[in-house]
Amino acid sequence: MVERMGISVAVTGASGYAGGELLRLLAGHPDFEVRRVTGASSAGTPLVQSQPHLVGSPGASALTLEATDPARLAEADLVFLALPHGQSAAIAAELPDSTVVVDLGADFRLADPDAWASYYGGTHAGSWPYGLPELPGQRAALQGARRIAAPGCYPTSVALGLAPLLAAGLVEPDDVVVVAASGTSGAGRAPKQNLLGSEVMGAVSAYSAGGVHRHTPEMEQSLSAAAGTRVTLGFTPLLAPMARGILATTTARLRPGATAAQLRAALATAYDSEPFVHLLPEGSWPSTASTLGSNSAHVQVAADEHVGRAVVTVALDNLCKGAAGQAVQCANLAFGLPETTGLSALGVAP
Ligand SMILES: NC(=O)C1=CN([C@@H]2O[C@H](COP(=O)(O)OP(=O)(O)OC[C@H]3O[C@@H](n4cnc5c(N)ncnc54)[C@H](OP(=O)(O)O)[C@@H]3O)[C@@H](O)[C@H]2O)C=CC1
Ligand SMILES: CC(=O)N[C@@H](CCC(=O)OP(=O)(O)O)C(=O)O
Repeated sequence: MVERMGISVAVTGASGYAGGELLRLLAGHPDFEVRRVTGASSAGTPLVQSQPHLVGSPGASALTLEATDPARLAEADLVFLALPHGQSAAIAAELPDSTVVVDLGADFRLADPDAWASYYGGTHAGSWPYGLPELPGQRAALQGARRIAAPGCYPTSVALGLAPLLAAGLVEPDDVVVVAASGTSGAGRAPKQNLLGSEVMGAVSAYSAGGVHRHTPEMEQSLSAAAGTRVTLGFTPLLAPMARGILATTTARLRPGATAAQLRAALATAYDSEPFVHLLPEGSWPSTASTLGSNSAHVQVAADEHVGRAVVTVALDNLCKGAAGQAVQCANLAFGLPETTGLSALGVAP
């Protein structure tokens, strides 16, 4: 019989979208036991009132949302922070060094205080190991880590597509353009006028265009590390009429002599032994539908010889590989568990 570790877990932001997906994944995890769930306005209510998709889990059905009190969170071996930006740092500061803390928010993603000040404002809390194990050298930084900053959903999709091409020196680091569409759950659960059904249904809309989206410096940070030189990019996000999913298309100017076969080989080398990142067969292009509910990212690449650009497209589920799934993957690494524990690489279709 396999001995299970019985690691006690607290989930903050448990009434939100990322928290709800975390709890769905944790309900099937053999080593992580959710003992505490917290919210803000929802404190005092049954968890399944906010997360009715979890009613089939006896563990989840027994839980009541509590106020987010660091002293009580400190009783857990593992704490997931799924809070709005800027709320994690003060709570993390009160948790013991021995507790594994995985922050799904942005508070600890950026190393550069100036980038933080420009895009988020307020005090820069610092930076933690960046929770994207598939980036070059990053898995080792996460094994045994006690503090992990889980990446944003758009930056995950862009880094997975372009990092291997930059690392292989196949594209120029100063001519990168990203256009990525997200489902509405990416904006969280709090009501907003631009997220009303009547605004979203039947429309794809651009927003935060012109270099102002807060994920721009996060993308540049991870891509610069992969390239070994400064990468700059333009990013246009789109809101798409679907609940979940991201489809990111990144184009970059090809270095002289770079070929389609080399682009494909760079991605194949990076991902052939990865459980969650899949280079699709030639001629098959990613679709958000195929990644729904899975911790997988699907990747395809082409060389557009007409304009001399690499074109790489990535699909993933923003709540899973883009948030909660990635957070669980990183927590597995932190505890020395098999990285895939509790996670599925298979989507739901159609
Ligand atoms: N949605 C996504 O696709 C992704 C989200 N993330 C990150 O995950 C985090 C959560 O996002 P998401 O789930 O979408 O957001 P939601 O708006 O859906 O949920 C926010 C959660 O935080 C709680 N909360 C709000 N304010 C406070 C506070 N001051 N103290 C304690 N709890 C508070 C809310 O509680 P209550 O409902 O009780 O008020 C709710 O549980 C964010 O940092 C986001 O950037 C990361 C990647 C992708
Ligand atoms: C559709 C939509 O609004 N998406 C969000 C980002 C998604 C996300 O969760 O990123 P963080 O983890 O950095 O918050 C946005 O553009 O602000």
